[in-house]
Amino acid sequence: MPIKFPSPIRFLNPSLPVARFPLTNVGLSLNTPRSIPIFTRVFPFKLKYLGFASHFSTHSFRPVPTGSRPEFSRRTGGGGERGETKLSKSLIEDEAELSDWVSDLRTNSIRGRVTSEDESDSDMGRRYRSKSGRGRETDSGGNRGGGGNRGGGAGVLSTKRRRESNSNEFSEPTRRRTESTFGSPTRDRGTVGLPNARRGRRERNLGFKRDDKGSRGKGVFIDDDVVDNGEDERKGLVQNLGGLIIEEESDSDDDDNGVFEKNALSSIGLEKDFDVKDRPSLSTNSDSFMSETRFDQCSISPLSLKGINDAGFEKMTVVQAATLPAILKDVTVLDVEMLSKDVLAKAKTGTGKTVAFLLPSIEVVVKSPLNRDQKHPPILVLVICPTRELATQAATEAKVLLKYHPAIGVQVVIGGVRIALEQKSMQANLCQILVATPGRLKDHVENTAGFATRLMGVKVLVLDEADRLLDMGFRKDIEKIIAAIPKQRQTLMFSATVPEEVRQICHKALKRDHEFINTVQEGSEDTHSKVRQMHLVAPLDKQFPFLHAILKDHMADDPDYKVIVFCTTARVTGLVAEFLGALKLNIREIHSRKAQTYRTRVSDEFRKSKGLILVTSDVSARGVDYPDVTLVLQVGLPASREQYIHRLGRTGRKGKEGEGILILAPWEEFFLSTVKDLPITKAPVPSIDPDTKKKLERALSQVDMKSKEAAYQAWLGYYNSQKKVGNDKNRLVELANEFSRSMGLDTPPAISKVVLGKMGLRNVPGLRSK
Ligand SMILES: Nc1ncnc2c1ncn2[C@@H]1O[C@H](COP(=O)(O)OP(=O)(O)OP(=O)(O)O)[C@@H](O)[C@H]1O
Repeated sequence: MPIKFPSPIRFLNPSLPVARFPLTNVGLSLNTPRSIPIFTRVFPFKLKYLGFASHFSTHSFRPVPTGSRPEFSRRTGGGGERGETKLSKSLIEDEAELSDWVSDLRTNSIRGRVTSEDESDSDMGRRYRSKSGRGRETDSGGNRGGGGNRGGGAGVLSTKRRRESNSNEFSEPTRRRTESTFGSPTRDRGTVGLPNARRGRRERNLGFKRDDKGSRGKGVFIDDDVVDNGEDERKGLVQNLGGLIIEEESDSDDDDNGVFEKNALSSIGLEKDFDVKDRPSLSTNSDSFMSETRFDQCSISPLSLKGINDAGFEKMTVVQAATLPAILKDVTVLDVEMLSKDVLAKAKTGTGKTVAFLLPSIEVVVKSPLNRDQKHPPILVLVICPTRELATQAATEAKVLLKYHPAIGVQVVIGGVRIALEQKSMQANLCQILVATPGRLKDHVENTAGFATRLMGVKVLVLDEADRLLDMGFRKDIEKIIAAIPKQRQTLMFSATVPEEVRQICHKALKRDHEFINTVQEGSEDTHSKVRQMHLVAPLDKQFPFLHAILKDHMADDPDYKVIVFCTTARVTGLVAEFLGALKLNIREIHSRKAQTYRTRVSDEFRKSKGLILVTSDVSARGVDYPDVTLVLQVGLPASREQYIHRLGRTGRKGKEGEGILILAPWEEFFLSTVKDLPITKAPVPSIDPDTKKKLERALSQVDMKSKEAAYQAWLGYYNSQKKVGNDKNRLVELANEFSRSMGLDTPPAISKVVLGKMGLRNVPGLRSK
C-alpha cells in the first residue's frame, strides 16, 4: 500500500537527490496520486559526473524592482545589453507584395508589423492568406551584399578544420537521431579531427592580410507554396501507461537561490563548491557536455527508456541531466497544480536541449489519463518553435522518443502547409503533443473549430529558442497563445542564449518562482571552444571574391566539406546562391522565398550529404541539427549577438570541432564589440589572382538582373532597419550603391516610390525611383 500524505510534506533535507522509479518496478498502483515511496528518498540514484563542476548553476528568478537588476548571475557572454544590433524589423522587398500590403493596410485587413526571417510563420502570413487569399508570409530573411569581382592577387584561404576530435563524448556507436530519422548514415569522420599541425599548415598557407569591407540587408514578404502535410501519423490506441512513483515536492517552498542551486548540483552529483581542479581525472573543458548519468537512472517510464535506447542515447548530456530532475520533480503528481516549477534553461548549441524538454513532456503525457471518447481530446504538451524547420525537427525527435508509446501522438502545425490538412490531421490522429510555429498556431486558435477547447488541456508549454520567441517579432503572438492555454501549467523555456532583456520579460511565460538552470560554466563563453572563430573585414567589392576564396580553400582542404553560408536576407541569399552556382560550386539554398516543399527537401538532403554548400538566410540559424557541418560562414551584419551565436552553433555540434568565419564591411565592424567576449580572431585576408577575378566577374554577370534588383532593395531594407547604419539615410544610400556596384551594376536599380516611401527613403539623394 502506498502511504499517502497530504502534500507538500518534506521528509528529508530538500537538497538530497531525488530518485523515482517506474511504478512497475515497485509494484504500486498506477493510479495512485501522490504515492510517496519513502525508500526512494533514502536510496537516491547514484550520479557521477565528469568534469563540469561549476558547469551550471540554477537560480530562482524573482521579480525585479524597477531600476534594479534581476537576480541572475551575470556572466560574461551573457548577451545582455551588448546587443546593439537588435533584431531588426523586416521590410518589404517586393513591390507587388508591398502594394498588396499597403492596400491591405488601407482596408485595415492586417496590422502592419515587421518581422525577421525566421518568423516565416508569423501571423502576418496568415493574415495575408485569410484576407487576400494569397499564401504570403513574412519571413525575415536577410539580404546582404556580396562583393563584386574586384579582388586581386593570388592565393587561397585555407580553412582546415579539426573537427570531431572527441566525438566519443557522444558515445558513438550510439545510433543518432538523424540516422534513425532520416535514414542517413551520417558517418562521423574520424574522431581525431584535423590535428593542430594541419591548422598550422593552413595558417602558413594563407598568406592573407587583414583588411576589409562589406555590407548587407533584409526584410521580406514571401509567397511560400502550400504543401501537403508530411506528418506520419500515429494510429492505434493502446493502453496508456500509468505513472511513476513520485516524490513529494521537497522544495516546494524553497525559493532560496542557494537551495535551488544546491539541489540542482547535488542531483547530478556535484556540489556547489565542487572544483574540477581538485579532481585531475575530471575534464575541465567547458565543452564537456556529456554527463555520466544514464537515462535509466532517472524516473523515466520504461517505454520512453526503450525509445531512448533505440535512438542510441545512453547517457544524458549535461543540460539533460541538469534539467530533467528539476522538470520531472513532481511529474507523477497528477494534480496539475502540483506540477514542478517552471524552468528556464540555457545550454550551448548542439548539446541536446530538444530531448531535455521533450522527455519530461512525454512523461507528463504518459501519466495523464487517456480519454478516448472526448470530442475534442486535449492537447497536453504544446511546443513552440520559431521556424518551420525547427518545429518539424522537434516533432521528428519526439516521434523517435515515442516509438514505444503508440497511444501518444505528436502533430506539427507550421506555415506553408495547408491549414485544412493540419485540421484534418489533428482531428483524425492522436495529438497529445503539438509542435507549432507561432503564427500558424495562432491561426488555429482563431480559425479551427474546437482547437481552443483542446488547448485548454495543456499541462506543459515549451518555448524552444525562448529568447527568439519572446522578442518583438513574436511576442504578441506568444502572448495571445499563452492567453489561450491554462494558467496552471508547467512552462519550460530553452535556448543557447538568454540575454538580459529576456530574463526581465520571461515572467510573461514563466511563473515568478521559476528555476533558471544555466549549464554554461561561469566565465566560459557561450560558444564552443572547439569551434574556431574568425572574422574578416572586407570592403563590399571584395566580399564575393573572398567568399569564393574561402569556400574553395575549405573544399580543397576537406573533400567531406559541409558548409553553411548565412546571408542577411532571403533576396541576398538568392543572389549569393546564384553567384556561387554560376561558379559551379555544389550549392543549395534555403530561405523564405522558397516553397516549403523545396525547403524541406533541401534540408533533408543537406542533413544527409557531404560535399555541399547550403546558402541560407536566418531560417536555418537556430536549432537545426545538421550533422558534421565543417564551416559556418556569415556574410554581413548578423541581426544580433544571439543570432551570431546560433548561426555559429550549426557547426561543432555534439562536442565536435568546427569553424566559423564572419565577413563584415568596415562600417559593420562595430558588431565585433557585441561579441568581444568570444574568441574571434582575425582571419587572414585571401588574395585573388587576376584570372580568378575575371572568372568571378563573369559569374556575377550571369546572375539574373531581377535577382540583383531584388537584392539591392532588400539590402536597403535591411540596413535601413539597422540603427547604426540606417539612421543616416544619406550614408545608407551611399553604401547601398556601393553594394550595387559590388554586384557589377553601374547604376543602382530603381525602386518604386511606394517602397521608398514605406522605407522612409523618398527623396534621399542617390536613389532612383520608378
Ligand atoms: N543524450 C544524448 N546522447 C547522444 N546524443 C544526443 C543526446 N541527446 C541529444 N542528442 C543528439 O544531439 C544532437 C543535438 O541535439 P539538439 O539538436 O537537441 O541540440 P540543441 O542543444 O537543441 O541545439 P541548438 O541550440 O542548436 O538548438 C541531436 O542530434 C540529438 O539527437
